[in-house]
Amino acid sequence: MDKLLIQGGNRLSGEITISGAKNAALPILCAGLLSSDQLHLSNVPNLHDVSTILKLLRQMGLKATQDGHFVTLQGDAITNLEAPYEMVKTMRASILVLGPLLARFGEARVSLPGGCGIGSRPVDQHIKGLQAMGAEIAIEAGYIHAKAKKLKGTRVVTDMITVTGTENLLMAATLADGETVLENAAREPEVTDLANLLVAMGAKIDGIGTDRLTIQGVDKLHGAEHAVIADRIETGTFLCAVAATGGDVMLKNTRSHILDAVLDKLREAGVILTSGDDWIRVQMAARPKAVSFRTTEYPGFPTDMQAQFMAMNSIAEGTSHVTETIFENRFMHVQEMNRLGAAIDVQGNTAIIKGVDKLVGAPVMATDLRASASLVISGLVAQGQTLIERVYHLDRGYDEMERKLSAVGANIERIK
Ligand SMILES: CC(=O)N[C@H]1[C@@H](OP(=O)(O)OP(=O)(O)OC[C@H]2O[C@@H](n3ccc(=O)[nH]c3=O)[C@H](O)[C@@H]2O)O[C@H](CO)[C@@H](O)[C@@H]1O
Ligand SMILES: C=C(OP(=O)(O)O)C(=O)O
Repeated sequence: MDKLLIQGGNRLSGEITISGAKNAALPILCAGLLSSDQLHLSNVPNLHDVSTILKLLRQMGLKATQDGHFVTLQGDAITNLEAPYEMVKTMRASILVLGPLLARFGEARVSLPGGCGIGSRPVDQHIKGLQAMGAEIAIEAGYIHAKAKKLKGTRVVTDMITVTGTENLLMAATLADGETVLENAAREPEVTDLANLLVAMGAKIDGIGTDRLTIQGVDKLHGAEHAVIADRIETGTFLCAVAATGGDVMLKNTRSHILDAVLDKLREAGVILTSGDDWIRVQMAARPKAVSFRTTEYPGFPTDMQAQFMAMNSIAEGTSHVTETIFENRFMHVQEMNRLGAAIDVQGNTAIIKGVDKLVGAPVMATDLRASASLVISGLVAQGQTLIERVYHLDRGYDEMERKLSAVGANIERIK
């Protein structure tokens, strides 16, 4: 298993190009199941999760070719309507095949994803919405068996805001009979990116970017071209790295307006940010000031940035309070950061972080994707060597992170 070895203490300076968003690419690739025509996708990030979803889609009969960050899909020979446990267990986003398969082929058999490190993460709202659209759903032997001759448009109000739930129901509704209204829809930019692709494929969607999506079903969707949006979480991760280490870095191929809550908190921490249409420059000369926040749905502060901010807060001036409201177990990085000398105490769903003068490198274990990113940031700041184990978590969602960090002066290497 690969490890990352970091010699901390370097300031970061130079340029980093941000990749396409994992959480936009995954549903967009699944949308390839909705049409027999070709989809031409660009800015698709090179990630393990992308390889996993492509493997799953190919197994279903979707033709997929990948050339760097370009992917072409064609769904004119889909024969297998099953997503097996072996694949779903490594990547929960596999649940995103459920809506498209059911809507286009009237049937799907998808393994229940089960819990994961950060929480129990049920998919009851995906199921509730599809049932409301007329699907017959049975759960047997760990699989969701779904059938519907033709899904019917209806009004769906989800109990809570769910990102992949909204995406699954949105894709299903594009081919349903009549009008579907999704209330309490997620407004994350990745949902908007998927909706824009679906419109390019001929879907009729109103309210894109709002919490009320209205979809008029059409008989079929056609081919389209689409560039995946920039990864706001990758962007935020590098911004936090510079905030913690100090330096001056230009992030290219990204946008500031999908990161408002994160940028506001960084400014509060003392970071200097400037931005243009497709770049953000981050400058940091002083020790960061501690910043408190609660994670919430978009446009609030994203749970996927909580761990990285905690790394910055661990060496900041002052004490901060970080409350996690989305997932019940997303503080697994705390124990590892404390091994590096951080002073973090967890009380319920709030972490209290007393900023310390320095961290000291040690062997640590990555437990999930963003926890891994927070340990990389901690390692970049710590004195001496930090060895991070289980970096396969990081590879799920970051495109060449160590190459990008090395290019701006970090001392980081992968040990095979
Ligand atoms: C591939 C992808 O896009 N992943 C993102 C997506 O995950 P994902 O779509 O899985 O997260 P959700 O928005 O669905 O989850 C939000 C909350 O709702 C709960 N819930 C959700 C669905 C459901 O049927 N029942 C239920 O109880 C979850 O357990 C969680 O507590 O949004 C999360 C929240 O922004 C991000 O952290 C993930 O990076
Ligand atoms: C939690 C995340 O992803 P996933 O939903 O794919 O587990 C994430 O991107 O931080």
